[in-house]
Amino acid sequence: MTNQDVVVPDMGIAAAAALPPPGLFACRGVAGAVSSLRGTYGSLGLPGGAAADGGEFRSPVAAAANAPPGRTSCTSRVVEAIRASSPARCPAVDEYDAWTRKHPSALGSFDQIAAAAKGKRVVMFMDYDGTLSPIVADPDMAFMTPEMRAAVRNVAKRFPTAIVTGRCIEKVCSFVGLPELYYAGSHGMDIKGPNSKEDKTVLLLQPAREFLPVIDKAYKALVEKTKDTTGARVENNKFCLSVHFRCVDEKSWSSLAEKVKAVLRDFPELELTEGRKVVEVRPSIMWDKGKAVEFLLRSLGFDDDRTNVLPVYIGDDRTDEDAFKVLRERGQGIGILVSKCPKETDATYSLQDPTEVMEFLVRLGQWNPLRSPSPAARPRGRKQ
Ligand SMILES: O=P(O)(O)OC[C@H]1O[C@H](O[C@H]2O[C@H](CO)[C@@H](O)[C@H](O)[C@H]2O)[C@H](O)[C@@H](O)[C@@H]1O
Repeated sequence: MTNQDVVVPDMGIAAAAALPPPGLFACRGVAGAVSSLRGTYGSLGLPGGAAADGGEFRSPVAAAANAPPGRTSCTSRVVEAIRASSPARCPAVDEYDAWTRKHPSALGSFDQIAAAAKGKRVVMFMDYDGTLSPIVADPDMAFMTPEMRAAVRNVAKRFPTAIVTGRCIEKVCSFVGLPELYYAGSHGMDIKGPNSKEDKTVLLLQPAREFLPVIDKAYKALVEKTKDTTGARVENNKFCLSVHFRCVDEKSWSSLAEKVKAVLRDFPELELTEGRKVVEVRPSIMWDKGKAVEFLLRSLGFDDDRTNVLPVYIGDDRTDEDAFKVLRERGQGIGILVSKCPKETDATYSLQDPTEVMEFLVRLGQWNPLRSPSPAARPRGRKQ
């Protein structure tokens, strides 16, 4: 995603993080660090001190009052949301077929997508877990296959490519192993760009930096509180925390959710969202994967003429809906939900699993805009 207009300072993440907060995002309690962007902070369009569309601190009360569906207040809703994000059984085939009429296969619709991309700058955004890697019981073992890596690498050779994930940046970088990509870790709260030898360009945005000490305290408190719940696990994703339910007996989900909420009562500046058998604890700032996508598009210079740019976002989870929604609201780009089960989504298209994601990426990597239509896609029914 190198764009010469964009960034600049020869500044690594560690160096930038060590800088005093520039006050850019010092709006009602939040400070953040931004480096890059044509050498100034101005191109973000942020009026002095107030983040136009990111980093705004929401007081706990305001956060609760305005809580969108993913931001939860009641224990049973937490449990329901986790269950809905990772259903144990999928409904009947005809229900799935009806859903795919609303959200057709991105593979079956490849020619349509290719036609929409013709003459445009495609910018790729991909989630990691459940999209590039299969969902597994142990979060430390969620590796992507070498074939998937090759497919992502090929796509990134042709199109600016970013990974947008709930994972901390260090972890996802080690899993993906492609330094040429952009990474937005911690649900977009930690954004960096490629760091090559020739071009030490690093783009950095950490709108929740002031929360690090609180996150650290909350991590310790959650580990302590959940230590007696068999199978529970707390993952430190730097700017947010994941409490994993996957290996916990479903009968104990409510009590685990209650423990998490009890800890959170001591941290009013943090809030909960849910994902696939996971509860995410994150700073109460108005920042999410959708904001990260907007930030990248804007700061990399792909926002000037929206008619010439086609962002494509592939993701599988509730937190990816923020990005799908942004694309839908902009009336620009294509959202692709990875799911074997019908789900309420703002994505336009669907793919069933990471294997289909790989197939799609392979085709995209081979796509020749001068030769269309592309080779016929195989017919699709739900995999059993
Ligand atoms: O935004 P993502 O890249 O999708 O990250 C979201 C969370 O993904 C991971 O958890 C999920 O995948 C695990 C490994 O397959 C699985 O065990 C877990 O049940 C899933 O929720 C990751 O471990 C979390 O930290 C991320 O926040």
